[in-house]
Amino acid sequence: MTDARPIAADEPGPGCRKRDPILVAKNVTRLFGGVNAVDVEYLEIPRHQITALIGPNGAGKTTLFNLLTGFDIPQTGEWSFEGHSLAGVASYKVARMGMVRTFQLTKVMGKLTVIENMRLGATEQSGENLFKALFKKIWGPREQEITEQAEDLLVKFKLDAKRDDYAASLSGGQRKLLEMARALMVRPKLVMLDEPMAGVNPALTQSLLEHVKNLKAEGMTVLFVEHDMHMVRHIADWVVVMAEGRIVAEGPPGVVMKDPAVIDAYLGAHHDVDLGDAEGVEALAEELAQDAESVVGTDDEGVLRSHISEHDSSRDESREADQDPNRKDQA
Ligand SMILES: Nc1ncnc2c1ncn2[C@@H]1O[C@H](COP(=O)(O)OP(=O)(O)OP(=O)(O)O)[C@@H](O)[C@H]1O
Repeated sequence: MTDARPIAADEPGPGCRKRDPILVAKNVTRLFGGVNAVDVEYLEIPRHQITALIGPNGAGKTTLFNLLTGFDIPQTGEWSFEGHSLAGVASYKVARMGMVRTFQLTKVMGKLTVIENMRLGATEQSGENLFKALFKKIWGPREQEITEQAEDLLVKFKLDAKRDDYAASLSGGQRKLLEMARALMVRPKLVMLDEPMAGVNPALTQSLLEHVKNLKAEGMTVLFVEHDMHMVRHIADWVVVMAEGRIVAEGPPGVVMKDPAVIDAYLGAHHDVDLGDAEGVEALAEELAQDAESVVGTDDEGVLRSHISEHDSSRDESREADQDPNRKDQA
């Protein structure tokens, strides 16, 4: 499904109107103590497109995901999906309406098998009961249909060979795939992925990218949070940038990632660096390390280090996760 028409209905920029929005948020705020974690004046997510939500650590991306999907409650604001208001709607009902999400740390159930996790996806998100979900005799006629749908998805995500393995035995990357596959059990219209690449072994990176692109090819809308700028540049049609709770930039990836205000939000200083170019960012780090006035290489280096090391550390983490399949925080 290729649509070459512009995504924005007016000039691209923070809060700009889209030609065909699927999700609209207005004045959504969330305070933690004195910290304004989210302060989004206006945001529209374009239908049938892949939108990346980026921003430095602590910008409010995950909190915004939590608010929009009913996992947290804002102090103010209204937001709607397909024209239906979602304020006060429970997370499982949001999923039933066709808006699903995955988590930074996967929430697959380690002590259930892969197929049980999938079947649970159909019920958990539709508000049915866990007991019924696991005991098919009681569950009745829909069981067969759900199992077939789950098995089709497992084949698509190349997890069919793991069908009867405990989810705890999967690698970090496979758990990400399982979580994504499980989210699709409700046949969603909007899929929200929180850091799909974090903790994923490089061997699975390409496969994950393809799966995200396939979601769009199958008619779904994707909104994902990601620190991996290569992924953003590679697959996003539209990029929204958050910093300190606000939307500070929006536009096509090629434009946004060269925007000095965006680079400033990440690096804390104006530099002529393209955030989609890891070599450029690394070269900048080296240049700054030689500079006596620079904080790079000290405890105060802040966002630059987090941006550069994000990718490396997530890879290290994934290697660990892949070597230690029973790691608790992934289960
Ligand atoms: N439950 C909470 N209690 C208190 N403060 C919170 C809570 N959740 C988030 N925050 C704060 O809200 C701000 C936004 O956090 P959030 O996790 O949404 O950022 P993020 O952009 O997703 O960051 P990252 O990229 O590191 O995941 C941060 O200052 C964070 O410390």
